[in-house]
Amino acid sequence: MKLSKLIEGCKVINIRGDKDAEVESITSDSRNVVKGSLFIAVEGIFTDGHSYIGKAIEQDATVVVYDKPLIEEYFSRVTYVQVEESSEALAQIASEWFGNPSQLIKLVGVTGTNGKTTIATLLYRIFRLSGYPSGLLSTVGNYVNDEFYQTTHTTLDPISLNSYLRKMVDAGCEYAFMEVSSHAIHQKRVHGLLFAGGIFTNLTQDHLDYHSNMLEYRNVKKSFFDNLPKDTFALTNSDDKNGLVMLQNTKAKKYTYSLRSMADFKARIFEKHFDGSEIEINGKALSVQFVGVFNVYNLLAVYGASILLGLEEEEVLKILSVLKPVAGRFQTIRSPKDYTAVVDYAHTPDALTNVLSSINEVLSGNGKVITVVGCGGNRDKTKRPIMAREAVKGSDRVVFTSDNPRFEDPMDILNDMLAGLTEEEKSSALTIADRREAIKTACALAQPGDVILIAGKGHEDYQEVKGVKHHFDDKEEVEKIFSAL
Ligand SMILES: CC(=O)N[C@H]1[C@@H](OP(=O)(O)OP(=O)(O)OC[C@H]2O[C@@H](n3ccc(=O)[nH]c3=O)[C@H](O)[C@@H]2O)O[C@H](CO)[C@@H](O)[C@@H]1O[C@H](C)C(=O)N[C@@H](C)C(=O)N[C@H](CCC(=O)O)C(=O)O
Ligand SMILES: Nc1ncnc2c1ncn2[C@@H]1O[C@H](COP(=O)(O)OP(=O)(O)OP(=O)(O)O)[C@@H](O)[C@H]1O
Ligand SMILES: N[C@H](CCC[C@H](N)C(=O)O)C(=O)O
Ligand SMILES: [Mg+2]
Repeated sequence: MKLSKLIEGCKVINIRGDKDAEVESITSDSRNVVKGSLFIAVEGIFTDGHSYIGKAIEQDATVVVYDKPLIEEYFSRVTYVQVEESSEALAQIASEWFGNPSQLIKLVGVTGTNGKTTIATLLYRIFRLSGYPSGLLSTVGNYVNDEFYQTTHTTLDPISLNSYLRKMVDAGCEYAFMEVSSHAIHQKRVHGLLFAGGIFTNLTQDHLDYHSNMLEYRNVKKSFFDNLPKDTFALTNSDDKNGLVMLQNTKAKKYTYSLRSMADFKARIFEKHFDGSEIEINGKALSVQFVGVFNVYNLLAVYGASILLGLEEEEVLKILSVLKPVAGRFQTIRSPKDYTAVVDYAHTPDALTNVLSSINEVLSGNGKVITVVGCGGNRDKTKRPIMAREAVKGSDRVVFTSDNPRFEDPMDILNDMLAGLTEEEKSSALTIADRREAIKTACALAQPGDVILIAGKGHEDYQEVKGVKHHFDDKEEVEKIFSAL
């Protein structure tokens, strides 16, 4: 593709060299540069892509795109494009390279601290069950119709993202549902995509290792809605204290969902049990296979977005009643000894509080709650003591363990967690860094009627230690223990 076409949507400051140079491939990683590549230098968290411009040219890059003054010498065989902001240019160029696929599909983005995977996945399932070719980009994996692809991120980098959207368009998909993480908004991974609508779930503490404070975290999320164009929808949870803030400056049509007050989409809960709940959405009663008030919020967002995208109310309600939980989100496994394990991806204080209160509500005192929980390494440290406190508050017994320690010492993470407890709480909690042993111990403590919550890793089938992912699957561990009972 010609360079002039590729950079049509970019804010170019200066071009030096042939603006019609033929580009054979695009990348922001010098390690992937081949002859004819366009290399975009982006400043990152660990390093700055600008330091690799020389290396990219050595590897025969034809075009270099950058946003900081260059100190390197200029080569006549290379075209140099200075742009206002490289991260935005990367997203624009990626979109152009793949033929602007977001303009050829109805793309819906879901953002918020918790619930994104659940909502995006259920929307994808509803549209598939309604007969529409559709795609999904989520933490658990990506789908192009029924074809599954592994993933590495909640929201992929712009090149991978646009390549998936292209695959979807080529496969005839009419709808695409994707999670939009705050990292992605901040790093402009979704810049330039045309969304048909955006959904906000909630905002509670997470990622304070990345965002300097909650206000900045909120404003990053809000900027996603600020950028939605007219003729799209912005659907928000008006029960969340930041729900309406998200819509303050959007040009999109505004819609709300709520369990507590007047809203476009409303729900009530009548009964809660381990296999599901009896609820009402906009006055129509239905049984769903989801547990917890938080999941009713998720279902309401899913219902609202389905209606806004044009599906029939009756049809959506019918499908909602047959949908099953998403992998690793409140997945229940019954033991032959009549106690239950719940594998759940709660890895934030709010998620843990919600899951524990849902379990306690369903149990209503008939059985004990034993929680196995840890916190991820190289992530928000301030959530550790809070999660430990929430675990102790909502459980009868707690076994603190490792999550993904990444590059931290598991014992340091555990000590950060334990710092949230009183001396008495500390002495009654168990600390077993080996997650397999921790799960075994929790199961050994359980009596008929009890519930073991295994929190934090949900669908993950690995444990990441010092840059290496070792196979580990909470559900598999529980099933092994239960089958030996
Ligand atoms: C903190 C963070 O978000 N980092 C992301 C970021 O990497 P980075 O800024 O650290 O990149 P860097 O290593 O500093 O490199 C800067 C630039 O130099 C380039 N480079 C680097 C080395 C080299 O030899 N040559 C070269 O050209 C790199 O390709 C890059 O363009 O940009 C990369 C490319 O898009 C991402 O893969 C990477 O995700 C890392 C692996 C990550 O763990 N991210 C997590 C925190 C994340 O994004 N999570 C959210 C979900 C959060 C949630 O919802 O809970 C997600 O959307 O997945
Ligand atoms: N609406 C909600 N409100 C609060 N907690 C929720 C909600 N939905 C799900 N959770 C909790 O958060 C966990 C993660 O849910 P989900 O994977 O849907 O969120 P996510 O936003 O995609 O998370 P991530 O940021 O890791 O991608 C669930 O396992 C559950 O414990
Ligand atoms: N998307 C989240 C997932 C956290 C999952 C938890 N198991 C952990 O490793 O901290 C993150 O990258 O922060
Ligand atoms: Mg997710």
